[in-house]
Amino acid sequence: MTVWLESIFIRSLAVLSEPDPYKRLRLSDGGGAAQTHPYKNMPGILTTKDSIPPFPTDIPTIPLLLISYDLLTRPIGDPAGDEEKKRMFQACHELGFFYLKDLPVNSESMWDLADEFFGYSQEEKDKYDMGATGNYFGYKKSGAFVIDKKGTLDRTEFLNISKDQVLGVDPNPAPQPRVVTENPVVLKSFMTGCHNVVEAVLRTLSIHLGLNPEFLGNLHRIDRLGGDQARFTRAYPPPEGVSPMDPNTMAHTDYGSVTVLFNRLGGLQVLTPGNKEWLFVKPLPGTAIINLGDALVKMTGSVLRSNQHRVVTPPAAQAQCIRQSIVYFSRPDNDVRLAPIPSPLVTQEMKDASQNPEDYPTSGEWISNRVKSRLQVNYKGEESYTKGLKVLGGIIRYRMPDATDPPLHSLLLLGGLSTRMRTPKFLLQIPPTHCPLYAHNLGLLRDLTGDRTCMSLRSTQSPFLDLKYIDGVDYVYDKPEWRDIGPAGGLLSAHQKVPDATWLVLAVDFPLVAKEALEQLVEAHKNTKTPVTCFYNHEGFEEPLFAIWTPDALETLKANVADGKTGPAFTVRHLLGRKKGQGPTDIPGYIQPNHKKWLRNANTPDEWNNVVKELGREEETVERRVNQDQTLFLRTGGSKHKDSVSQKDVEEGLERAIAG
Ligand SMILES: O=C(O)CCC(=O)C(=O)O
Ligand SMILES: [Fe+2]
Repeated sequence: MTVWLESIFIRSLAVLSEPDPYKRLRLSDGGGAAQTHPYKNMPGILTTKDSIPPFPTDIPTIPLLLISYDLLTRPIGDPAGDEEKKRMFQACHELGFFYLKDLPVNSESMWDLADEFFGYSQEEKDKYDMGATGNYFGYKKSGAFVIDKKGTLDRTEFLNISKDQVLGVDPNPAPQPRVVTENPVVLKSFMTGCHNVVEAVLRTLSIHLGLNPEFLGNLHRIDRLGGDQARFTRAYPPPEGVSPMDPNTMAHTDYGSVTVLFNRLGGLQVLTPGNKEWLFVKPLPGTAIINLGDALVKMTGSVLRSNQHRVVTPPAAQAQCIRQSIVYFSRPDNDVRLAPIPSPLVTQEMKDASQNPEDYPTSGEWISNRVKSRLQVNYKGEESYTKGLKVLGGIIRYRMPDATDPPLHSLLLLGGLSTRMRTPKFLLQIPPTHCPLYAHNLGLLRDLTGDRTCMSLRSTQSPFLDLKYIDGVDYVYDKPEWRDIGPAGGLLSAHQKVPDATWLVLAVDFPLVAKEALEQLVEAHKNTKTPVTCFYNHEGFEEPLFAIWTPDALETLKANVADGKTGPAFTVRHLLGRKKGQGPTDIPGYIQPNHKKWLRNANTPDEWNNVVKELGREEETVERRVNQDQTLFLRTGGSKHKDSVSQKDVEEGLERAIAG
């Protein structure tokens, strides 16, 4: 072993065997690192505004939008201001992170307060420990949080200072460290400045969510009890054996609404939504980094995004520095329930969610639970950690409705011969209106797609249709080349008729389908942008005949049909990349219906009777229906008494019926 290797080896051993992490850090300091900070025995370099080593120019960073507070706060109608608001909303929808300049906040003195606080003895700081009950104000020492399911400890200490404490809103103030009691002016100025930023952001969001401009701001009142807080954070360079890319803080989304973050050193990383790469956020002097938290995600059904981020050792020359940050976290007032807000953009899924406010946690409960789940003292192994850690943001994401989306067409498939039902399904009468099933489903489609509504049928079916139901509805017969391939023939014939159209396809035999089902599908399609968007049933099977098919998807279907793969389900799986044996959950394009009944099929008289019962009209059975109206029954000479009829019987029956 060379002398060089040996000395490193011996030093590492000494480092690793030292139980105190702070001493370990000092040992690992190698004796060479500058100790320019005023506090004794502290590893790493304490920087000031003017002594920050440069952020490297050769590493990839995330190109956040730079938004101007001045422009943002111009009155509605000011062209530059309106444009800035639009850019900010887009950033909040797509990433949930942006830079903000022209700030109305003085953060300079806060860095000095942070230096002062972290310079206190450990014993002094521990007096203000935030405890384990879900309280989120006070001091958290390094290692009090668990950052992954294995139980790894975090490496950041912080002090959270309550807005309500500083501004005198809290009727029961808690004891505070000297740095807080002695600096009310600095803290008040910082907090009110940051709250102004939060209000400007919330106002812009409210406007773009189609709400009263003050809607969200009214849920975040500076004079109401809430979880708003200023935070000083500090992390030391990593001890030996810890890689600079091992996070100091866990990958997380913020809990609250709007976070105003001041960084001088690098280290903050954001997980990019598309390619899931961690990219550094480069600190820009004179700006704050603004990011959204989960409360806004919950209240908007993910129209707004809270993106995952984490903190690692600052890059390159900054790695030896003590990393501090100054933050202001805003949350909805404690008594606000995190229920969907009445914005037209809030997704249908959220609108279908419970209307009872009691079903949603209050902001206060939500934050408290999230904090508890992160504490090391509450860590009970991998499984419970993962369960307790319901990270909401950054997972679900919806695309905004796009004004340039071409209008949707819809196609009702009247279906083939319903041999097992003994009467054509499309003619079954649906209580309570007793209109035939095709008319009922056509009505739902027409409400959605107007004169872009079409039926796929056979010529033998048309005489049974009642003009009053189909007036103005287009129709398409299967092209000869696709006549015998089942429903794919209907889809391809419609595609050939209007090649540019995206079709919402619905088979006639979903008797319990509702308007909300179509809306859920449309909304999902707008957001996933997959070539086909398809419900799956409770057994996990796709329903390709209750789906949205784009022209591209129909071209693929055409090619597959030419290849002998005539089942539309095959093409759906092919297009959405569903492998054999794989469940549909989490595959974009596969949609679980909000109500199971929407996908109920009826293939036999018994199944139909059950549907009828479900609709509350027990007497409206198939037998009665059949006996009542012989023109709708397949007059097959005695087949009434059989359990089933052959395909030939049905064809003949239909022909006889048409003939008179
Ligand atoms: O220190 C930073 O740059 C970010 C800290 C952070 O993400 C947080 O405290 O939530
Ligand atoms: Fe954060």
